[in-house]
Amino acid sequence: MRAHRTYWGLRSHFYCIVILNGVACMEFFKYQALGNDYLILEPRWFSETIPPAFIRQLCNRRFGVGADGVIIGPWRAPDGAYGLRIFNADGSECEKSGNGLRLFARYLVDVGYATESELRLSLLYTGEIVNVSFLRTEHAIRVDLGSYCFDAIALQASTSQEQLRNYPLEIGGKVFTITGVDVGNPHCVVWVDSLSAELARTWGPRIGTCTLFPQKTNVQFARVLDRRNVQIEIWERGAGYTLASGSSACAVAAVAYDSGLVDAAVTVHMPGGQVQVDLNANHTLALTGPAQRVALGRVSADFGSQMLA
Ligand SMILES: N[C@@H](CCC[C@H](N)C(=O)O)C(=O)O
Repeated sequence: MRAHRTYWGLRSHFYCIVILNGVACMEFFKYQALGNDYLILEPRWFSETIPPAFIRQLCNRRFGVGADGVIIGPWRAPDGAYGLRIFNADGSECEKSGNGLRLFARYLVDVGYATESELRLSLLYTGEIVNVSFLRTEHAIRVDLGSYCFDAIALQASTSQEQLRNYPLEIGGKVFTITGVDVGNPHCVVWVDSLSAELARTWGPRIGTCTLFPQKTNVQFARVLDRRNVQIEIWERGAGYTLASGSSACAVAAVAYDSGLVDAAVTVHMPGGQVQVDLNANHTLALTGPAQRVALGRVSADFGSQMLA
């Protein structure tokens, strides 16, 4: 259906909207995991290009709906997998989101696309497939997030070193000891003695956008509580300070495990709550945590035309 496209400021990017009570609009769902919130929209609302300006406007907490990111899906993918694309609040597309994958799996079941307790999700940006299981007893969702590595090439870091382990990074007159780790998306873990949101808000963006990481990176400030618990504060690439991040939790658990600081089952404490990360000897990991539906809403045509203002 190609209806009413002229209502939209960026109309060439949308080809399917509905009219409700005379107002052109597009439906979205809002989901959250530990305060990390995503809007989920159907692919049928879009033509091939999903404009970053539209994502930015949607995610804006004052001028839009408000979210840390947007998930578009499900797309048909081979072998019965459900395809999805994940965008940060700044409009950039990202490889992976640990929380986003659990939220999307919950959405697929909530709206009736899927009935199975185990699903295969296809991350269309990279082509990676991940398995998701619903743990009915714990009301939690487990995502087998795949492998992790410490290769500087995977992080697209501008260094001749093979890895960035305990690397001294000098920024703004301070030296941070960082470890870069790729869990499907890039992360930079900084061990600190004491944590605060202020620390992440101040230094996260400086580290995450420094010249060592020309493609930018997610940044975690972390401390080990004991062999089964770590605590983190997060600055997400493309979203800024967030209350939780699944891939960030996995990144910190991977670095801590690799350094011999924790056991193979780790609880990661974040400002929004905690997740469980299980690590395997073959450098793979799984993330378990909650996912909650928040709202079903409609973005109006007025919002669309404001995008050009
Ligand atoms: N909130 C996410 C991470 C989203 C992607 C990240 N900002 C990136 O650009 O890689 C999570 O739960 O993992």
